[in-house]
Amino acid sequence: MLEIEHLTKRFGGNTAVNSVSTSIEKGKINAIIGPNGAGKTTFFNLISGVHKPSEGTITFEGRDITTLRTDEVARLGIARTFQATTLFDKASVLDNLIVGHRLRTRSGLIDVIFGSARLKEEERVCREKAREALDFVGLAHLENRVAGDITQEERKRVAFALALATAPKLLLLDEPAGGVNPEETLGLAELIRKMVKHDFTVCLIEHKMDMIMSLADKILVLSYGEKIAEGTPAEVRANPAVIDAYLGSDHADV
Ligand SMILES: Nc1ncnc2c1ncn2[C@@H]1O[C@H](COP(=O)(O)OP(=O)(O)OP(=O)(O)O)[C@@H](O)[C@H]1O
Repeated sequence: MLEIEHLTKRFGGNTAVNSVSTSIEKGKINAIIGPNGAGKTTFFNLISGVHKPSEGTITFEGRDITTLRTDEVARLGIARTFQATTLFDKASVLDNLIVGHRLRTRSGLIDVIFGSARLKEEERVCREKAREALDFVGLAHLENRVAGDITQEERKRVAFALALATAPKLLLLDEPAGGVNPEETLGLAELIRKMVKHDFTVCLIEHKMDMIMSLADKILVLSYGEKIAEGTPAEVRANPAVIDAYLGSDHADV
């Protein structure tokens, strides 16, 4: 579904992603792990158009998307969530979804503001999609709740709904279970499985090893920007390079 060839990103003298080649497989739960600073978020930023690669290519369903902007990538069907879920805390959950949808699929804020005033029909469709997405993530009952009043786990679900409302084919989830308790983590893992059952392809970054090992079909391991291993959870767990990378960092629990 997504083919990555020799992807490299340099920030000055620092190579955050170094000649990584991999693929994200359709209909699967793909995961990216690696110690802090390994280049995971940069990798997502490259795919979603936030950063332009220094070298390499990204091909989505046969189309070269290497230099596309974020809104262009979103319109082609790649959605993402962020480590921190930024919401308009004084607006309702539903309004957050409606505005979020516009921000993800339009090129600028002006377009968002004037677009929403002009195109009523589009707004209606957008509202409907937002409601469907909220229902999918199990938060239909919170539609009118002020976003500032919901829990961290509910914010994570809203982040999923924001991504789903753009009707993506591929979802990039950056630490979907960051900052939530173990029981809530199980609930979020269940929701990720549900996404895949409904034909979404998922790629997630996560530090919670138990979750990744039980959830992922395929894992890519990055360390200092380089791919050091790739395979099933069992293959990755048994790989000496992975064990070394984790023992040399704060995360010795792979
Ligand atoms: N916009 C940027 N400008 C300069 N350097 C950056 C930028 N973004 C990331 N980096 C650097 O690139 C490297 C990889 O960072 P990145 O955030 O991608 O790692 P990560 O694996 O997501 O880490 P974490 O698990 O801590 O979130 C780090 O050395 C970081 O300082």
